[in-house]
Amino acid sequence: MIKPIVIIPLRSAAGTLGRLADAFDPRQRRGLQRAMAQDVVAAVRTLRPVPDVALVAEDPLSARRLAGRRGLVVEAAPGAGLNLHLACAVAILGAHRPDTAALVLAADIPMVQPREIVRLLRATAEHDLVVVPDRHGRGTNALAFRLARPPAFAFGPDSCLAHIDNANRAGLTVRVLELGSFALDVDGPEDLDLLRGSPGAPRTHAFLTGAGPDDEDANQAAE
Ligand SMILES: Nc1nc2c(ncn2[C@@H]2O[C@H](COP(=O)(O)OP(=O)(O)OP(=O)(O)O)[C@@H](O)[C@H]2O)c(=O)[nH]1
Ligand SMILES: O=C(O)[C@H](O)COP(=O)(O)O
Repeated sequence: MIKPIVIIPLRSAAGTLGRLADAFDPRQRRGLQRAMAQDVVAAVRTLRPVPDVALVAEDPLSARRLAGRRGLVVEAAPGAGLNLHLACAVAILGAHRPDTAALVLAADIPMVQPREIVRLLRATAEHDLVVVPDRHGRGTNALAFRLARPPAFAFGPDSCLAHIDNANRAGLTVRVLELGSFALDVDGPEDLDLLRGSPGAPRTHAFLTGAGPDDEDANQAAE
């Protein structure tokens, strides 16, 4: 099997987690973003063979520390938007390995479990596009496809339906795959309450209880 690649977009620390601005100051929001992304990267790196990891980041310096020695960082022009960032990154990453299976995972799904990442990967063998919805069934928390046949990215309101519609229009076969550990993306305070009461996400829990590192130099945990 060709080694898959996991693509994780990361908004700038200044722009991210805006819906938590009442609860967390900018430094805390940055720490939370990093802790969640570390949990996602760590889950990916328990797979065998270990997939390649590419962070598509508005802040490449910070992402480089998160990616560690083995990770790729694709620099994303600040403000261009998630869909354009992903389309450009996929074009770059796919140029030399079109047959590679690619997973796009949101960085704010820290409960993600390795065995469900494997399920998602397996589904790429049978469908051109696999869409993993959020717990409301409206947003998209992960996508899986081959680099040679990427979907039209449609993150934003009702993106689950938009990804399905775009795939149908492009003649791609598409499957919606509900995966419990992917369902909770952290947008607002109610998501954090759910996360606090749930297992998994060790680095995020440590951060939320004040036991985790919240500065950039202390986070090679996912290496
Ligand atoms: N590279 C990149 N990543 C993004 C961008 N917007 C969001 N992301 C990432 O996409 C994932 C989902 O983001 P959202 O749920 O929209 O959250 P957010 O943008 O961090 O924060 P708010 O929408 O303000 O709550 C997270 O991994 C973000 O870091 C963007 O413009 N560029
Ligand atoms: O579907 C999307 O665009 C992403 O999951 C982000 O959506 P949200 O931030 O509204 O959950």
